[in-house]
Amino acid sequence: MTDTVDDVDQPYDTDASQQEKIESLEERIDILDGQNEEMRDKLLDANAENNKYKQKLERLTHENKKLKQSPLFVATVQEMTDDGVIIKQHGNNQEAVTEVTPETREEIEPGSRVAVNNSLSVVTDLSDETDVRARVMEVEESPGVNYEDIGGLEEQMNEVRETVELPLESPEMFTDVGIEPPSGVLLHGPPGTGKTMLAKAVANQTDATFIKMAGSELVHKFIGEGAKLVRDLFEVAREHEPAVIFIDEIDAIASKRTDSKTSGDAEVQRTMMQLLSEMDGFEERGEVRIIAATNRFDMLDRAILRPGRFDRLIEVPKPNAEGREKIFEIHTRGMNLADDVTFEELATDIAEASGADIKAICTEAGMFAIRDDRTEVRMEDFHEAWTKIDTDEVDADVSKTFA
Ligand SMILES: Nc1ncnc2c1ncn2[C@@H]1O[C@H](COP(=O)(O)OP(=O)(O)OP(=O)(O)O)[C@@H](O)[C@H]1O
Repeated sequence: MTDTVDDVDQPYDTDASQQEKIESLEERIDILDGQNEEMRDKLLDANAENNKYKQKLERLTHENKKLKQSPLFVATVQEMTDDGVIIKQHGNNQEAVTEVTPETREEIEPGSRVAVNNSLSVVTDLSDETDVRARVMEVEESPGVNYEDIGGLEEQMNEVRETVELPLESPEMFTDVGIEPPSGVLLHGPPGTGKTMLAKAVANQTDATFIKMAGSELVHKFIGEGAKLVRDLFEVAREHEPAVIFIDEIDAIASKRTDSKTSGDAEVQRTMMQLLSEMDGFEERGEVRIIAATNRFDMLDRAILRPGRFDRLIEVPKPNAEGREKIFEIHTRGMNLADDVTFEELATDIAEASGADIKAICTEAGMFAIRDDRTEVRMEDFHEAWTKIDTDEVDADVSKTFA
């Protein structure tokens, strides 16, 4: 409600003369002006202070963002004391006393998984994140791949069956003869040639759980956790016996030591050491078999190939003409083919294609038929598909070269 003249405390007596009233009012105005000036100064000071805090906030937010962006390490909270928090880093198992903000302190407790920065300050609580194991491991109870789905790899298939399937299905044969079954199998060869398929098929055949982990993810996505995840991998396998562990792109964790001493290399080394020690303890592992795959056999550290580790090396090359014919047959099983399609001719015409290429050619050939409003796939569709896929691959390679 607005004050009326009657409500306001007048600075003069009611019986004062007009002149006296004016003078008193002028005096009051002076005082109010002075007060106003004072308030304005205070407001300016407050604004300046406010700006200072705003800048500080911006700086801290920026710093916070930077801290979160730079690679973080994973640790587990051991104990919470008044002076700080005792954490144990994953990977190197080193303990440290570190600081946390009051907000983070509220969120964590002994046993929490936390992310720490370079100076080991706790940056965030990881407990709420989806279980890393689930994100890094692909576990399939019965992968839907059969030996009949694989073309042109009879020799490789026989070797895998002998080294992985036989010890899982008839372990007594090995005990009777008195030999240890081969511990690990390493499949090596160009991309898309069926290495993963072989591992899946053998797991399916033996009713084993298929557990896949990609070496590159261990190294690039789960920094600081590689060694622990390798331990977890073998633990999960033991929980799911019989199991086939498939480590794809093993070169990412088991490549030749480089001279550089960066922490990244040290981390990769730790992951590899953990893998070696898990493999060396293989006898007690029971019904768990290991299959690893690489496209870069030349890069592998020889330590991984010592007897008792991956002692069966199986090359999985690109298919020859006969293999390509078989793979075309497999991937066109459900397709409506025109009479002019002959696998033999396709296999000869489409040289250099891998199994994965052939699968892509078949799908693309089907697409050409659909675009042409046909339900039957003709020979020309396969040729056009190969030209398209081959060109796409070349383009991708070129853009990789220029990237
Ligand atoms: N020999 C093959 N017989 C039938 N299909 C094949 C064969 N090789 C590859 N394929 C097809 O290509 C796809 C990819 O193959 P797969 O993942 O087994 O290759 P990979 O050798 O493990 O490749 P990468 O090294 O890139 O991981 C398969 O799902 C399958 O459809």
